[in-house]
Amino acid sequence: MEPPQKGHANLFQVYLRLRPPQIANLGSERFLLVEEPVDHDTPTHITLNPPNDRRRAIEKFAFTRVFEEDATQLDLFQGIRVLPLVEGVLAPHGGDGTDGLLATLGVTGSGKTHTMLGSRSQRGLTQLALDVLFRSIESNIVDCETTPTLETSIRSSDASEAAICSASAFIETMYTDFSSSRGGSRATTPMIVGPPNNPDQPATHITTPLLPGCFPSSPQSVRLVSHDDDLSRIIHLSTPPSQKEEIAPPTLTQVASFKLKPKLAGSPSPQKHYMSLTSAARIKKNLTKCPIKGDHAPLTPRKNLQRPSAFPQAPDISSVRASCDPSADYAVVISMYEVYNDRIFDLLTPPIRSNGNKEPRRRPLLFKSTELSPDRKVVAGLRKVICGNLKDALMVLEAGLNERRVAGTGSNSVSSRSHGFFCVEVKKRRRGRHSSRWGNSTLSIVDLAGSERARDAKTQGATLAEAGKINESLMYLGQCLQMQSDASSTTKPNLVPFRQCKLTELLFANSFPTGSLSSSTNGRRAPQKGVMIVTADPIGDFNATSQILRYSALAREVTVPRIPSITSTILANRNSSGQSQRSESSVGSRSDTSSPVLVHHRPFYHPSGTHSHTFSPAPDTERATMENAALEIARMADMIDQLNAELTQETETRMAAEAHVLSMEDRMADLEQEIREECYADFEQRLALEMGRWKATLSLEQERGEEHWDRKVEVLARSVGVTVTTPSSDEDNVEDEDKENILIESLEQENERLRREVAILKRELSGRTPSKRTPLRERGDVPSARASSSTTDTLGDLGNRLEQLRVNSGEGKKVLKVSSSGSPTKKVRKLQTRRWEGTAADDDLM
Ligand SMILES: Nc1ncnc2c1ncn2[C@@H]1O[C@H](COP(=O)(O)OP(=O)(O)OP(=O)(O)O)[C@@H](O)[C@H]1O
Repeated sequence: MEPPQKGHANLFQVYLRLRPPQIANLGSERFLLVEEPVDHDTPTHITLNPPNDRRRAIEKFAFTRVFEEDATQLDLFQGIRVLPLVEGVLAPHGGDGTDGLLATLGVTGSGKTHTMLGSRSQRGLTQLALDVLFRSIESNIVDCETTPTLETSIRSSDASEAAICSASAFIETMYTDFSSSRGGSRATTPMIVGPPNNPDQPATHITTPLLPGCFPSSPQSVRLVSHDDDLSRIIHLSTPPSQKEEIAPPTLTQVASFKLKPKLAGSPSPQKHYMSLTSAARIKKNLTKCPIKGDHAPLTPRKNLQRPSAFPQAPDISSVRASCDPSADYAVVISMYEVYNDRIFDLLTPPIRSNGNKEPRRRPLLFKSTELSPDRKVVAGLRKVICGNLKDALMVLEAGLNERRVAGTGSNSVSSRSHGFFCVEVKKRRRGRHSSRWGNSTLSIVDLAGSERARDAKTQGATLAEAGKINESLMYLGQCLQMQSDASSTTKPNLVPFRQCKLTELLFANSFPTGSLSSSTNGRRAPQKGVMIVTADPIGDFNATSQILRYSALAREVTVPRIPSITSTILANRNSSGQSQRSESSVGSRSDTSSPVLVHHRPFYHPSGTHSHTFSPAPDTERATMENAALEIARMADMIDQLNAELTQETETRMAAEAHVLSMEDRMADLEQEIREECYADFEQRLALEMGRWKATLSLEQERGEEHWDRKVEVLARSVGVTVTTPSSDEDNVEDEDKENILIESLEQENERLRREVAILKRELSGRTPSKRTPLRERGDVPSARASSSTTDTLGDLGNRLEQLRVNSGEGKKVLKVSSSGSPTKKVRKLQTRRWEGTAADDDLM
């Protein structure tokens, strides 16, 4: 197998890092061996020997470089050439930079997060890359403090519809200050280790173990961040855990027992994992205690975090600097997001509470083309923070990690449940040209979630569904990586099936040159430089490790060992005529001594699914028969291997699909709940609006009605000649009443007289024959029809008046009084009714 070519056509340089043995696996057989470099001074090949099964193929893999267990973070930083990646984004020779992508891939617990983010005592590649970046541009960097217009100018040139803010504003909202006085918005210098500013905050000093069971001779400061409401604090540790209880003040007992107890099962090292310090880790840990199907870890609302007083400083790279463009101004903008269940979530935007829902939620973001970036997809709507120095960038990183989803599983006590993206955008423009647009190139650092087997990880419910999604996305990533072994495919994005899921889209979208003119650069963008670090445990899970290595390695070779017993069986069948004894002995001896059969190189999965081996016609000689038989066996063994691998993959795909269904069901339930809440809120709002409108209309109508009745009463009162007056005094009242009584009496007498006359006339009329009957209107003693009608009117009026006066004399006053303020409807109606009754009676008389 040829050693991998450095440079050139592959989309990713692929490095392999082996992790030191975990205590739990110390007795296990080592299946991964690093081959001695022949021409190269650094190892590039490894061999996988299947444990406990001598019949399985031995596989050999080639990588750009292999880092053995003793490799330090600094070795990694130098060996995988982070410096050229940083220089790529800085574009020291002018023009636009080249995007860089640094990602880790591996089985759960193999050391991905450790490599990228480090531990409490050692910085990871992320911190080292940031350190070298900021140091390299320190004389050319502009930040919001020195250039107030920076925020606006960056916002106007940003193509991703991002919410851009300064680091000071972001840190101010995310962190509480140590000092209760909250003197300023700036954090204390993180690289300086010291006691907390606030003397009220207790601190203890305990040494950080560097390796299991080892403690450095000189005290080394590390930080522990607890987000318990009452215990939020940062502790400086400077004694071994064995002594910590004697030194820790009683108030810290809770903190110490939570943070410092070395955990052997599932947590191989007493070193606390970087991610274990986050609140999300704690939530997930709680979740794994009672994982029920469909359970979701509630996201905590963003609380103010405690400002860390110190960050690890080792390894020291203060002498390392990348070249930058001296004629350019630089600005650094940081964003962080995670891909969880195939959806993108911002890690720098606090979760929001939806209407009526107590659980805070994040809104998934879109990976799409925008107006300012029509030919390139970007994650739209992220929060981006402009950082002027390393300290600010580390604080932003810390805040984002606090939101990252992690959980304790059977394979890793602090397992990443999402693919984390940390993006450092380096903006560049010509020095002093404040009006020119910012050029943009990005260094993305990706900590992928690890593949895991549900059986080993002992996951259930939501954590199992997450694992299914993780495995599914890693399977797609594997397919894409396999395609890169074919050098011709690298410039043809269509041949790399990277659009199958969000993860591969995000990782590969910039791997190919853009086809059209870029709106921001007026030129073709160079494809990104990709570096993939594959992490593996040489005594961990063989099947999971070999699967990852198969699709990530740059080259592969399979050697199938000879198996005498099977060969002899075939030969025995073939030479059934008594030659079997001779054949068997010769085969046995040859098989044992001959070299293994080389089966094939990459790609492992042949597109057609088969491997063609041409055999020459079987010669008569035993030797030729044996060779053919051995080849046949090798082919069949290879096929079995391949089928086994396919079966494993299919099984995992099925599990992933099942998990996907579960997570979709959960999502549907969530969506339904959200929609219900929205509908409910909407309905409530509309109801309130309608009620308001209805009440307004009702009161208007009431007012109108009252006015209307008031007017009617007024007209009525005027028509009967009653003046609505308010009696001025009791004397006046008495006087008025006397007058009214006299008037009533005279009117009653008049009325009586008229009735009598009418009765007489009626009698006269009824005594006459109809023919002799003279019409009343012709009679001299009877008033004319007109007079009659006027009499009727007069009678009606009189009755009416009488009634009105009666009313006036008694409760009438009250009615009229009421009429000025309220509605005397009933009374007035009564008056009218009486009047009509009276008229009707009169009509009857007629
Ligand atoms: N090279 C190493 N040196 C020392 N400790 C290591 C190394 N690699 C990993 N570890 C330790 O092993 C444990 C698991 O590592 P880590 O969390 O980085 O795994 P991971 O691959 O990120 O897992 P997951 O995919 O589940 O998130 C941690 O406690 C870490 O400190």
